[in-house]
Amino acid sequence: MRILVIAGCSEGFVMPLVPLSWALRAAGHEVLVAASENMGPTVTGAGLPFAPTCPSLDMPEVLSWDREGNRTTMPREEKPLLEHIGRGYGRLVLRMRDEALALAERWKPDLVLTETYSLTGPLVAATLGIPWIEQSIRLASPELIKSAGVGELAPELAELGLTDFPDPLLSIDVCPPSMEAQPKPGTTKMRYVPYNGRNDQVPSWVFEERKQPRLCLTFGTRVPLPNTNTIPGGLSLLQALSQELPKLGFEVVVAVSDKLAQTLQPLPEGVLAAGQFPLSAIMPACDVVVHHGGHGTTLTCLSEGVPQVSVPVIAEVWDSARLLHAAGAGVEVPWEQAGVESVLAACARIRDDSSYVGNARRLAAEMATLPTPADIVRLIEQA
Ligand SMILES: Cc1cn([C@H]2C[C@H](O)[C@@H](COP(=O)(O)OP(=O)(O)O)O2)c(=O)[nH]c1=O
Repeated sequence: MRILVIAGCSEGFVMPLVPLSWALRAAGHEVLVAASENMGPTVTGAGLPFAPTCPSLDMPEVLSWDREGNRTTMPREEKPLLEHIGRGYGRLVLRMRDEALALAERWKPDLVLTETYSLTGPLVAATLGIPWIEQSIRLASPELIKSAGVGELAPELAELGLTDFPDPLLSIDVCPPSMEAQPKPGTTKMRYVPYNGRNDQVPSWVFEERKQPRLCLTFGTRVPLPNTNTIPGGLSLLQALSQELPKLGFEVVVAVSDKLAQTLQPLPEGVLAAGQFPLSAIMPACDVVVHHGGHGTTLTCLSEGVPQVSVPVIAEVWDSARLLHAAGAGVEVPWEQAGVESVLAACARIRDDSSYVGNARRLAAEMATLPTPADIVRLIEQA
């Protein structure tokens, strides 16, 4: 089969699709990954072939303008905020649609693989009349986001004589069943195999016995960017935490882009290293993670059995952070309460209560029993 993987415009949307893409390739299928131009190095760095769907862009920019080119305002309440994000995912399709369709018409895929909110995938599949597969890349994917995205695309769907996208051939979900209040009907579970980017060399301290507990601090690939105008405070909180966390008695590793790591200098004694380290490579050498609630980060830490302090910056991940907190595998510090003191208190709670690590390890063991991407390939072949 020829499978066109259609992804979004930042690492968080692309990297979680890599393990299934590779499983499809390893089973002998042809895979081509299409995403915005800035994702080229991420895709090719994962050893997969890449084709651009649009020039480089980022989600905050897409979110900032409506279809008519008017500046949008970001709501504060959760429900309108989720709808605002969903409409942004709808408008992302308008940037990608033409090139993605032209590519698909030339490459002639048998199947489209995409993640829940990358709606360019189902639009291309519906236009060409081919099946598509949806892989969830989150613990929870609020339905409101998707329905708002579909609503934003009403004119494009109407051109196809549709009011909604055709159902996917397969809907893959990665949330451990015991974390869900209710099973999601019509979904197939898959083990979340983390892929966190290219790794030139695993640092030697990962293999050494640690002398004191170790904490990893990361805010993902987007939140600490100085130009991320929609997330005020992300960078300053990261800077303050990198100074203060060693005071809790942890050895600290700061996982941020190498460029950002330079701007965090001078780091206090007790910070072992700072730079871009693929999380799954360093998790075996960490006891707790403090992060921004990013879905890839959350699922990576869960799959490695490491308890987490989640400061969920973006409304899209609030539900995931609540699930984590409710499962006792982490502590949620809601964004509006986020500050050095609240995060330090959450870390101390995890340090002093062994139930967090017990629950995190139990969930990792549960995730390890779910069908692997290779098992899912067999299901796709039979569907
Ligand atoms: C900055 C950084 C990111 N990552 C990875 C972890 C996740 O797979 C991914 C971040 O995705 P995610 O957690 O979804 O957050 P965001 O979209 O806000 O970036 O990047 C590392 O592994 N190491 C790092 O040093």
